[in-house]
Amino acid sequence: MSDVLTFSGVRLSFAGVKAIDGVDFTVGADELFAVIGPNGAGKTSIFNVISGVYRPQEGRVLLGGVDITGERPDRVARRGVARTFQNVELFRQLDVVENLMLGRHHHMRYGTLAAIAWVGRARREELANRARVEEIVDLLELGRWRRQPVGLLPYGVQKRVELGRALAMEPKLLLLDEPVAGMNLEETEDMARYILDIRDELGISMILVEHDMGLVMDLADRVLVVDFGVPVACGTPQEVQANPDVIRAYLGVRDTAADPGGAR
Ligand SMILES: Nc1ncnc2c1ncn2[C@@H]1O[C@H](COP(=O)(O)OP(=O)(O)OP(=O)(O)O)[C@@H](O)[C@H]1O
Repeated sequence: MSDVLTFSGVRLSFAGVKAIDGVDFTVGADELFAVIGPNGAGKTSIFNVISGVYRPQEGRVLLGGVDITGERPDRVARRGVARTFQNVELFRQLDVVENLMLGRHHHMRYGTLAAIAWVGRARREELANRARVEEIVDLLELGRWRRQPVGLLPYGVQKRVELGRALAMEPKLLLLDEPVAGMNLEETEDMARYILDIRDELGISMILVEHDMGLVMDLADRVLVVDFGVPVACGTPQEVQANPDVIRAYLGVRDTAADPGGAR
């Protein structure tokens, strides 16, 4: 089966700072691929290159074999790349269902005029979109909050709504940027279960950037370790955990920063 994403020979620098310095990896169908590394290693930059926020100076990004390097973020999203952010980005006054409906935006082919002129078709599309949203509400167990403004919901639930909005886009590839940051243990365990459900039930490929090592090692099929924009290792969780270069990259950060919490 062909790869969903090919990230090949990518280099990205900002005024001499090498954020990504020759990174290659592929993500297969249904694969949960994780990217880890110390602070400033280049993880978010990799997401920004995939989603079109940054254009790399070198290298290629292929989605399902199609070259999307340097395409604008809205076009990349329309091609099937959805993303959640480190900080929750939702419409706080809108309720859960309304926020999820916004994720259906790319699937709505009718505008206001069409809605008036072709009532039948517009209505059918609207019903189909609502049905899809309700499936996501069920999958992520959001039913009890479905009509509440998201700004009033607990943080862990807001993160789940953001995940739901990304899923509503029916992506080919889902980028998860620190999905359990700031969550308590129970919320983290819930999120881990939803991520596995998304892979196993919906068959969506995912890239996970996360500093919770327990979560990464439990969930990921493969892990890429980066440090200073350079790939250090790539393999199964067992392989990377046993790799001396990986241990050194993490311990090195602890030594220089003198801050165990700073090591990711
Ligand atoms: N827009 C930018 N302008 C200048 N430098 C940038 C920019 N974006 C990233 N960088 C630099 O590129 C390097 C990689 O940053 P990036 O945010 O990708 O790391 P990260 O691994 O996601 O870090 P963290 O774990 O702290 O989120 C850092 O040195 C950062 O300062």
